[in-house]
Amino acid sequence: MKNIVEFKHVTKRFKDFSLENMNLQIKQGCVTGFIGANGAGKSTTMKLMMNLLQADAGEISVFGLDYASHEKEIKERMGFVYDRNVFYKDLNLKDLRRIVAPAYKNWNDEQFYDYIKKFELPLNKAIKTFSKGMQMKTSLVMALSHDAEFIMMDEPTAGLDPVFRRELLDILQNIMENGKRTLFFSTHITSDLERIADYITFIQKGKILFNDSMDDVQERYALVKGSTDLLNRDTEKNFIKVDRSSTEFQALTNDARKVRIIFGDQVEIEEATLEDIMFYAKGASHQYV
Ligand SMILES: Nc1ncnc2c1ncn2[C@@H]1O[C@H](COP(=O)(O)OP(=O)(O)OP(=O)(O)O)[C@@H](O)[C@H]1O
Repeated sequence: MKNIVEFKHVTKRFKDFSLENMNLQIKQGCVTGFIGANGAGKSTTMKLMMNLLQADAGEISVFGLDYASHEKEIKERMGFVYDRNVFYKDLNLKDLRRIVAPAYKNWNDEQFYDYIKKFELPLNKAIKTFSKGMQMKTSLVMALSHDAEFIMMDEPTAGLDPVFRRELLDILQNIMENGKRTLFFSTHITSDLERIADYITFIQKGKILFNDSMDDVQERYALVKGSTDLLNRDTEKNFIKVDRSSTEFQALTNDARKVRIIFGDQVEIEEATLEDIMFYAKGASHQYV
């Protein structure tokens, strides 16, 4: 599988925060969800990916090209979906099309009108009057109409009602169907990712903790419950973090297979959700990857 985006040893330093030596690959044709706590570095990573920020060190390539010599081509082939009106305030969709279309070689009017119809968006109404969901759809229409191969979204489902959220996830799944398109989006709503993501990238304090397929994550991570008698310095090494009461413990492991071998049926093993993983990883006593 080809990588659409590749970060090699990328470093970006701010006064109180840094991404250090980041290596990251985003797989072509897949939906990758980008998760991490507030301030973990998701937006910074995405801005680097769009060349809105420049790295202090390392290499970033998109479609195998670097920004220094291929910025126009990269931007032509990617779309960033905003959840708010970044377009001039009094414009309607017809005006927006008139302004944006000439900027793209691949602009496809038929596609534009098809999606407007499909998303039930009004052509003649000022975009500033659109609801958040409609603005999200507008942004998505613009990306799809220039046939963006790589679509990036910063928290696209935040603040949307559950019905529209599900509708948007269906739309995203549908636009993936031809296998050529790649989708990368950050979110705090991890259940959305359990629904549609093929890969998960998890960032914590500026470091990528994992960038694995959803199947892999679900296979490796598990919640383990048992009696505290089972814990000692050696057995605890199998856990990322352990919560204990006087008699029982609950812990997260990233090696469910090994835990099964070690503890057998002395413990209960349950599937860990992405939320469990984020919660336990936050309190981890050691760097575990
Ligand atoms: N231009 C900047 N100058 C200085 N510090 C910055 C700048 N941009 C971001 N930061 C800092 O970098 C850290 C990471 O911010 P970032 O916006 O990437 O996090 P995030 O994971 O997207 O968070 P959230 O989920 O809250 O949106 C924060 O501590 C933020 O204050």
